[in-house]
Amino acid sequence: MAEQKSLINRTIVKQAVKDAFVKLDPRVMFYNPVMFVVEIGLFATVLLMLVPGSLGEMVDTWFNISVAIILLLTILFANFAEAVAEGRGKAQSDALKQTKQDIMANRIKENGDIEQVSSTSLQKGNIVIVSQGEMIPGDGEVIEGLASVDESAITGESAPVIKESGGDFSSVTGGTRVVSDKIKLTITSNPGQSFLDQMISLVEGAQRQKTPNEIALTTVLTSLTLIFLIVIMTLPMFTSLFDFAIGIPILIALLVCLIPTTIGGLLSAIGIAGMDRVTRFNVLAMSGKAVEAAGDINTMALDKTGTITYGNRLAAEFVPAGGADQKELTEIAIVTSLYDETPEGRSVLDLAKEQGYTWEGSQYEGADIISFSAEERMSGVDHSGFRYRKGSVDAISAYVEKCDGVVPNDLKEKNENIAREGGTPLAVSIDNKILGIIHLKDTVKPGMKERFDEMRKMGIKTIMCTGDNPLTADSIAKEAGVDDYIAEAKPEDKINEAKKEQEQGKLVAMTGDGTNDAPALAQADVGLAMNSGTIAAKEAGNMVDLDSNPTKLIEVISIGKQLLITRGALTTFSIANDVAKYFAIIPAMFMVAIPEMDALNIMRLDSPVSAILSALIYNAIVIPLLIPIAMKGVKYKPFSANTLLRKNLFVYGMGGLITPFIGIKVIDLILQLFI
Ligand SMILES: Nc1ncnc2c1ncn2[C@@H]1O[C@H](COP(=O)(O)OP(=O)(O)OP(=O)(O)O)[C@@H](O)[C@H]1O
Ligand SMILES: [K+]
Ligand SMILES: [Mg+2]
Repeated sequence: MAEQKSLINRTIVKQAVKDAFVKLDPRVMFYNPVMFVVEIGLFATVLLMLVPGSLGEMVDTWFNISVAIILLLTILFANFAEAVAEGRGKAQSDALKQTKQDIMANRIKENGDIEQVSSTSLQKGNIVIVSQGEMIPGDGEVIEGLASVDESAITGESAPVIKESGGDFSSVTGGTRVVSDKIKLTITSNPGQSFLDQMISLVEGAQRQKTPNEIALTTVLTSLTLIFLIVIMTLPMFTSLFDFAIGIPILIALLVCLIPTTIGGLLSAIGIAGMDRVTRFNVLAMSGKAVEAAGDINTMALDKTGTITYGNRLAAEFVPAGGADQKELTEIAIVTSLYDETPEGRSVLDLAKEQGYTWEGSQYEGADIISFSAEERMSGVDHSGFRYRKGSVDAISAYVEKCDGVVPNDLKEKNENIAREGGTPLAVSIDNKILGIIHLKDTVKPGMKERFDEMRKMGIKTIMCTGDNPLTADSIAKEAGVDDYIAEAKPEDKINEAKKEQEQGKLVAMTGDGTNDAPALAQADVGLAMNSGTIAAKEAGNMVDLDSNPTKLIEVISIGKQLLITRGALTTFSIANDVAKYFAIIPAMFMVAIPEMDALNIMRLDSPVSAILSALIYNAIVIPLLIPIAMKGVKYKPFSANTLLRKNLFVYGMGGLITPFIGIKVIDLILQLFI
């Protein structure tokens, strides 16, 4: 699905033409009030065509038929726009459905035996084993082992990614393939509710609901339509004062010209196309509302490890402190990591092994395991009365002091040296004695600075929220170029940061990958979870980036802004158009009855009939002409919102005022050749 298909292709157009007719069903049209009024107008003119005189006085049959045809086309054009936008999603979903074939799964029974079952019968909580070359039968969380997984079926990225238990890289997606090694996983979704199922219904638009902005705009458009309806209905009373009558088809044509059909016809296409653009960037947005919110984001909070950095914080060095020697420190560090399932913990063992250390794991069997938690920032074991710990220097210092120990004098300096380089220092202790520090290194992903500069230009403040210490945070913040940071952040600090900004009336985006990011991802207006991250993070957010690239939010924000601008621009254009049409046709219409009106007939249209038909035809064809803009969106460049608004008001407002005069005049000239 990463492959970029052309905007509109022949299959989509063919299907859309069919759908345009299917959508004529009044039960469907009802949800688009502006176009529904046009459809009622169509029914009335058809009735007049079949039973002339049924709605009062007789009218010119040819004029009546022309109006009916143009009205039908107007509705079909609008339906076509929506169908084209939907069609692009359907094409994607077909590709996804192919991925979602029935796979055989190796399920582990309670007695430990392995049974072969169909992937469709897997339930939440089942445990399966997937080996090299096999497809992963469902969404799950790795509970044992490490494997490289080819996720190209959903991400389009061909390089395999490492999935392992513990840590923030533990979630796998059904339909992807294990390319090396073997993993055991717990299934995390019931049949029909998998990530792939969700993706399919998303791109198909099955879940599409109108966003709050769309509902608000629809209400405005409906009110406008009502106002014009009243104006048009009172028109006959007014004209009777001048002793001339206007036929029903003329009134209908007038009404359709004046109500905001352009934006009414394109509104839903704009929304669908916006969602579709997001999907094309490999981001799954669970709601259109989230995409719209992205367009107005003021603040972006980011997790550090795994988001700004690659997220493999690996042990690089053991640095003794307080008179301890290297060997002593390393041996205790090993014990603290024997049962630590996080990538950090495993990297400690790897480094020790590299340095020639060997150990007998069985020696510590039955130890009490203290698993790492973001809350405590510590991990380790209790064994034979000894308490082995490693963790953030802060947490370990506090822990040791609580046990009446003292923090060595040289710890601070060594800690600062590592932190200033952007490394993460982990203090190692046994009981109340600190032996030194493990230096964990991570790398900032390339290109961050430029991307954050871009955000600044968009007027967005970036805040890094990390569980790491302030010095490390400061160093990474400088390297990555974020505006601000909060360090030693616990999960509740991350969520509070989001709340704090929201209380100031700001819209907040958050990106993260860890379980500790989940609360903040849920709180934020836009929560972009990394696909590489944990299930909890993915469920909490309202968007998932399949490529696990946090700066993707820039694209999402651009698309969101583009969506809002496109809708604004076409609304401006549509309403300006209607105003202009008013001045084009009213004088022409009254010309016959009130010769003085001739002075106002600046367009010198041929006749009242041709004036009205020209306006109506213009009104219809402007819809398909604007489909490309609705689909592609108005170009967005990082300007301030005010500059953009002014520019757009000018371009689309003035454009909307001027084009009808030209368009209607041209059509009028052409019509003269025929009538
Ligand atoms: N396996 C571990 N054992 C002990 N302490 C750890 C371990 N992993 C991390 N820590 C310590 O806990 C702190 C918080 O880690 P955590 O992964 O929760 O950070 P975070 O809040 O996700 O922030 P970020 O991901 O931005 O660094 C780390 O800075 C480190 O000092
Ligand atoms: K109109
Ligand atoms: Mg994290």
